[in-house]
Amino acid sequence: MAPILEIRDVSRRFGGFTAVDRCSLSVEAGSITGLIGPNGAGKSTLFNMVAGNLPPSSGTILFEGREIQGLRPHELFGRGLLRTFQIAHEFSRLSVLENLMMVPGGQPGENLVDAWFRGRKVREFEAKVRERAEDVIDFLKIGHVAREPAGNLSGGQKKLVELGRTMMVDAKIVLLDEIAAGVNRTLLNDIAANIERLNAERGYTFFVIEHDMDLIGRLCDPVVVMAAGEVMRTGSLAEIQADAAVVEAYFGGSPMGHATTRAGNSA
Ligand SMILES: Nc1ncnc2c1ncn2[C@@H]1O[C@H](COP(=O)(O)OP(=O)(O)OP(=O)(O)O)[C@@H](O)[C@H]1O
Repeated sequence: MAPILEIRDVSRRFGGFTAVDRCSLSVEAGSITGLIGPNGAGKSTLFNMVAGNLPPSSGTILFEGREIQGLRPHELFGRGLLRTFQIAHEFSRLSVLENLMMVPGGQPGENLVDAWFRGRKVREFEAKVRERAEDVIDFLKIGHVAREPAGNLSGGQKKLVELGRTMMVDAKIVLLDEIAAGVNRTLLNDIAANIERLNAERGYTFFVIEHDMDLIGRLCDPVVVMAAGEVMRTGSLAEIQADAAVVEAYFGGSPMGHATTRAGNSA
């Protein structure tokens, strides 16, 4: 497998503090790669740089072999590199279906001239977007909430909709940042099953920050461990759990096998 994403020697400084320190890692196409590490390890900062929310201080980020560091999120979005994003407050009154339909950029209807003079094109485009949103709803099996205002959904259902939004464009790699946080076990199972299906059936690659070791164990191989801004180890979860240095850095020496929920917070 070729790497779809390559992070080479990437650093990010905030004033005199180095949050990410010459990190290098690869995410293989077709993998579900996990990123774990104690609080403050630099995981979110690294994600922010990959997703275009924060420019690196130095280093190179390659997506499908092309440099992307410094590109804006919408430019990456267009290439199929997406990060799930929360449903904006102003969209909470819109239904789940409408929220999905808001995703694709550059809709003809956004432009008034288009809307007035090319009404047919707009209607055709909207019909296609609606069809796709309905497919997404079917795939995720969330038909029972399709007409509910998004603001009425539970935290876990919102995460499913956020995942669904990545399906409105043809995502190649999706960055997931702590999807398990605050989600009940039943819905978490649904979310995990959908991630597995998107990976197996639609070829999505996932890069996942997660504190929930059960979820990491179920989904991720390989797992990258970060500590103090650096990549410390990459391997299967079993290999990582057997690594005394990782256990010490991450868990302060306590056994890792039983770390089921938000282990990083207790580090
Ligand atoms: N904008 C910023 N300005 C200054 N320091 C920052 C900024 N963003 C992050 N940091 C610092 O960088 C370090 C890494 O933070 P980051 O959020 O990337 O860690 P993390 O591994 O994602 O932690 P967590 O698991 O708690 O989310 C922390 O010490 C944090 O305080």
